[in-house]
Amino acid sequence: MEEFDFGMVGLGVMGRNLLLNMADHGFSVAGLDLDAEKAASLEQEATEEHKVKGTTDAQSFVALIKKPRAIMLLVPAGKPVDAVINSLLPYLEEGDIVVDGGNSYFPDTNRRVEELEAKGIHFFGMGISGGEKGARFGPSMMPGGNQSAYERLRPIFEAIAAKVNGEPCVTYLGKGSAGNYTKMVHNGIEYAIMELIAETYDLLKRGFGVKNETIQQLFEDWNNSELASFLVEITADILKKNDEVTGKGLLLDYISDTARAKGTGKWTSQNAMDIQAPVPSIDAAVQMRDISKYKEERVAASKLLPYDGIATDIDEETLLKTLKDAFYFSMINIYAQGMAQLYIASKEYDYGLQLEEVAKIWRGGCIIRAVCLEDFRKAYDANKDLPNLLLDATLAEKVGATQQAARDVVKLAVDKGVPVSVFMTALAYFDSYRSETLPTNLIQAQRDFFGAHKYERTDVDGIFHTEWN
Ligand SMILES: NC(=O)C1=CN([C@@H]2O[C@H](COP(=O)(O)OP(=O)(O)OC[C@H]3O[C@@H](n4cnc5c(N)ncnc54)[C@H](OP(=O)(O)O)[C@@H]3O)[C@@H](O)[C@H]2O)C=CC1
Ligand SMILES: O=C(CO)[C@H](O)[C@H](O)COP(=O)(O)O
Repeated sequence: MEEFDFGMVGLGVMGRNLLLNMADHGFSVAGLDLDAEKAASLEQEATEEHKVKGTTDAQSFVALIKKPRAIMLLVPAGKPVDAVINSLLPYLEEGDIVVDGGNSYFPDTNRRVEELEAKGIHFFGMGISGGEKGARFGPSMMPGGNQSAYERLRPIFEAIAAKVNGEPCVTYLGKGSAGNYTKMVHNGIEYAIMELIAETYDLLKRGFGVKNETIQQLFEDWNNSELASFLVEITADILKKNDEVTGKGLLLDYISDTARAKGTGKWTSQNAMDIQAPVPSIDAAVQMRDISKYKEERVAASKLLPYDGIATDIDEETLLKTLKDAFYFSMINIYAQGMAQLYIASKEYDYGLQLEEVAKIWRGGCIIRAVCLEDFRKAYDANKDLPNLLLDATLAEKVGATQQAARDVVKLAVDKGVPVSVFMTALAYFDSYRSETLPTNLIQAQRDFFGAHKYERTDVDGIFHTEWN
């Protein structure tokens, strides 16, 4: 019987494309999906050089894979992952490797590692980023967990990964659920940068009446500057796409303003709170998607609570230049929050993450790829134990030089009544982080006043309580 190098369960957007990417690189691949049409269309999409087979039956699928087997799951996170594992288990053997390539919640990965290792099956989570095109032509991949299992599959993953300066955008990241955790934070950063771009667009369009064409050109120009990044690039493309249904204007102007989410941004925020890693801009981006869902209430409130904004005397050229600097400032602050969360999580969960490696594999293939990732890589190369990017002298200088623009943009948005939660939180994060003193002495005093929670003094060691009245 013909045997295949690699098996994929879930032939949707990611699974199908990743499998074809492997086939492009000479690996023979078999795919399993419950949907017979998807299994058949995989074979139809393959070229003559590809060695590809699609099936809908778990037992015959497992039998198709060379031993010890390598099987990846790219099915929706949560119950489907457990369902697939349970459907494969009766046919798997000791030494087989199962990789979860989806956006699984990291505690689920820890549980699955334990359950499967007890049966002699190696299981590891590997976050994958790049969307449909990335999966097909070169994603960024974030594996963690069982390192020897990863090493066995390394040649396949390195072959299919995006390359930057010839280096593959995949590397072993760390123990346990390190891979899924890193992908989760990647998505948290993704949420915040997307919201930052949306706020830029909103401030220009709604606040200042700037035309779609000018905004399109702005993002195109930014993509040829230090702001160059995948999300800026696709925004410039989105602002060029005409509506084919009406034949009038941009498609964007017809799209509903209620955003959906699958959960990774929320998990990033929730876990950041658990481990006391402040990520206010990611929190704000999650909250803005949530606020967007209350469409009917927003429409009612827009009538009850009008605000026309006040006139500002800024000319368009200065506005665009100020926004560019403010965007740079905010973007660096967003990455700083996400990377600091990884730094803290690595200690909390004993992942052993090397942040230089994370920055390195995010330079290409993934949704948050951006030229600034190379600056981050250099920062972590210079200091392997850097707790926050804002403490890197080179980045601090660049962020310091653009802070005034961020302050100006926030003031302009306030004057216009346009919400810019991510610009605001990025600035507040910066101002809090660079504050030698914060008013938390008052919080301590209040806690002791009402709850006898005690406090520390700045001049004498020890824990104190005061009878305040
Ligand atoms: N789309 C993207 O840009 C990215 C997605 N991801 C993550 O990758 C994972 C997969 O996403 P995506 O490819 O977009 O999802 P899709 O919904 O496009 O594909 C999932 C596939 O899994 C199949 N499936 C579900 N349950 C089973 C099962 N028990 N046995 C076999 N097949 C099954 C589905 O079949 P059916 O439709 O018939 O139910 C479907 O074909 C998710 O965790 C997602 O969050 C990660 C990075 C980017
Ligand atoms: O992982 C991804 C990109 O990196 C997926 O596209 C994910 O679905 C994005 O999250 P959401 O659906 O919540 O916007």
